[in-house]
Amino acid sequence: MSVQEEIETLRTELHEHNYRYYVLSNPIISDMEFDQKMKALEALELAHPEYDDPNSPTHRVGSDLTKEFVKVAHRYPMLSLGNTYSESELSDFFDRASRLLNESFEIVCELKFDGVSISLLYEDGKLIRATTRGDGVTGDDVTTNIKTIRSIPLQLIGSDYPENFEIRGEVLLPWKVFDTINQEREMQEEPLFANPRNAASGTLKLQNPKEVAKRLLDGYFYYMLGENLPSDEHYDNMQKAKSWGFKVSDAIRKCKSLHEVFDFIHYWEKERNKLPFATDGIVLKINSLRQQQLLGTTAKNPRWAVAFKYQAEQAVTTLQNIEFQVGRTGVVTPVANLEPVLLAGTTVKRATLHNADVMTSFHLHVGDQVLIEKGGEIIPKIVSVTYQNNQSKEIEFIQLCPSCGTHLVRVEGEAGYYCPNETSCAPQLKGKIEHFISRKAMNIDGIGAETVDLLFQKQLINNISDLYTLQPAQLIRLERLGEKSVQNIMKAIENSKSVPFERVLFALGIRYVGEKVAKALAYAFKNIDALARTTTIDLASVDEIGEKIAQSVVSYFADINNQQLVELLKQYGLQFAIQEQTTVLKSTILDGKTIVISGVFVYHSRDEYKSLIAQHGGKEASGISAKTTFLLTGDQPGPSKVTKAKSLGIQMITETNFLHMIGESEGDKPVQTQGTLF
Ligand SMILES: NC(=O)c1ccc[n+]([C@@H]2O[C@H](COP(=O)([O-])OP(=O)(O)OC[C@H]3O[C@@H](n4cnc5c(N)ncnc54)[C@H](O)[C@@H]3O)[C@@H](O)[C@H]2O)c1
Ligand SMILES: [Zn+2]
Repeated sequence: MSVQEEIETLRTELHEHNYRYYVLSNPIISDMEFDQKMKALEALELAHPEYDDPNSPTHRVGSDLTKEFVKVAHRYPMLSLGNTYSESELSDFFDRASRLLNESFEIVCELKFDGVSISLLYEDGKLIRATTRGDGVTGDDVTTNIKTIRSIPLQLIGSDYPENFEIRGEVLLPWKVFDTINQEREMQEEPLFANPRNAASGTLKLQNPKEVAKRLLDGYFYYMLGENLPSDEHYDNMQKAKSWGFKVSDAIRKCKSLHEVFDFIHYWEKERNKLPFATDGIVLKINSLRQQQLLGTTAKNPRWAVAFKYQAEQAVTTLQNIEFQVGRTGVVTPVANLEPVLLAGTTVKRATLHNADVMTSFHLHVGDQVLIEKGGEIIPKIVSVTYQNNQSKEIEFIQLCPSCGTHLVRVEGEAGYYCPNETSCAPQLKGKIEHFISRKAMNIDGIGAETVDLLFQKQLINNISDLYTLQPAQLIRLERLGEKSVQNIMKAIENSKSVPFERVLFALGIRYVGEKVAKALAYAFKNIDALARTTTIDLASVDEIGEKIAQSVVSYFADINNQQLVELLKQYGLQFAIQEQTTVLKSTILDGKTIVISGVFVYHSRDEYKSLIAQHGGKEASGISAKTTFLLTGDQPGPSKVTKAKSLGIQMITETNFLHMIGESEGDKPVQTQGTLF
């Protein structure tokens, strides 16, 4: 390949990766690989200025512009940051600054938050616009979405803020929320987000602000711009911003020497693993704004700042064996069991191998030494084999289902193998039951994965329809279940008979029919008989339904076992047709009461609380007034609502107390902590 071809190839690749990363929020290579390619291109362009091109990815900020939003020009260009993984390059940065400034200077060290950059404009203390970085010159106007983020002030506190200024920061998705979203996506067989940054950027570009609000984004701020800023020092401006109500991290330090800078870097290399959100390095900024001006910028980066990025943490350990897990739709996933090793603050015992192709590409043997990495992703993965144990035979991907022995099959064009024995393969049956009873499906609370396992072992349930023949007397005999929980289970099963058709359809667990698809199908076909009779052609004419889904629906209903299952469920009284919006009254406990909801909830979603209020005879209202009976508060309730409630002497009730009041249970706690997957 000639040098020119090499340059062109790298440019094309980098453009493509930028697009996948910023627009699709779905990168296929690691950041480190991306940065290496970028450095390689920079080196080639430097050595061969004759092939320079102003459109090269080395000269431009990667663009996140999409066609769905209004475009807004930035007042000041929004640049990227030069980055390095090496401490000696930081010394170079320091030396260059001393040479160019030729006077003393301070460096402010901050965390490099791994989210999406955002620019906010404030006028007279009010948020007037929020814009993404876009291509650095223009960005997407995402004001409505940003306004759903509770920690971003819509009105500033105090009075010493400039009339007009811009503040920049990072929109983040906390690890906890990231885990929950991915667990939900996994259940619905939607592609998982690789890391919180991709999830945050995907969220910010959603068209429905209500959906954005549900994702519980957060925001940290790290730079102020404008004509009349309070101070010439970046550090002081950030402290001011904090006093006006912005979230500014306490992990910020003024340094006079490189020594202090390295201290900060080394300290946070370990400590950052304890933070509730992702970070990928440290940012160094010259403190004085006057000195920043003197140093200026390139087309892509300021010369007064640089990012030091931490290497993804890696470790070497021994492969003990490979386990093959069967999911509820029969898909088989190879998982590596490893000798436990400490990595990025947690003990790692397992790593995913995704599918047969990925697994066989490593040619693994029991006793191999493998290099594992935990980068932006929380699920560790195998990077390479560092020592091959040839004493042992290469581990092959299985041909028979590890649970039921059926021959596995592979769908044309897909990487995964699956067990076709839907009707009697235990992990599939159990998985289907767990899916059926889950919160977003039939919401049969009181039964968790362990109880399903127990019921299954005792042969009380073998498939989902058996749930409806369970008798309290059978349950009470099981160890671990008290009278109260048996009652709750029976009540939840009974209540599930009024769950609307679209959720029943989702609950059936038809391959590729997630929550959204189920809704689209329910509204298009109105009832299960019409859906069961339909053809792939009719199905494909429905919005959001592609050929793959259509095929899957048709083959589901062609199966006699599924036909019988649906018939049975119909007899038990489940909803198999769209209903006009009517509420089934469960009690009149809340009769005559007007309730306002505020905050973030743990046990049920806001929408579920709204329907619970209606089901118990109450009325939900959006604003507090003298008519309000009480305020149902979750975590971080809106401050204005709280103040108003207090001033009117209106009682505030927590979600647990509320659930007790109406006699509903708390169900499975949906929010789980980091690291529960592996
Ligand atoms: N894997 C891929 O395919 C792929 C593709 C494109 C880009 N990338 C990654 O993204 C990087 C480029 O992205 P980028 O231009 O957003 O740069 P960046 O993320 O490396 O650094 C710049 C950004 O850092 C953020 N930031 C966080 N904390 C900050 C702080 N305290 N002060 C100032 N800024 C702070 C800002 O949003 C700023 O825009 C690449 O280096 C690469 O690692 C990866
Ligand atoms: Zn099987």
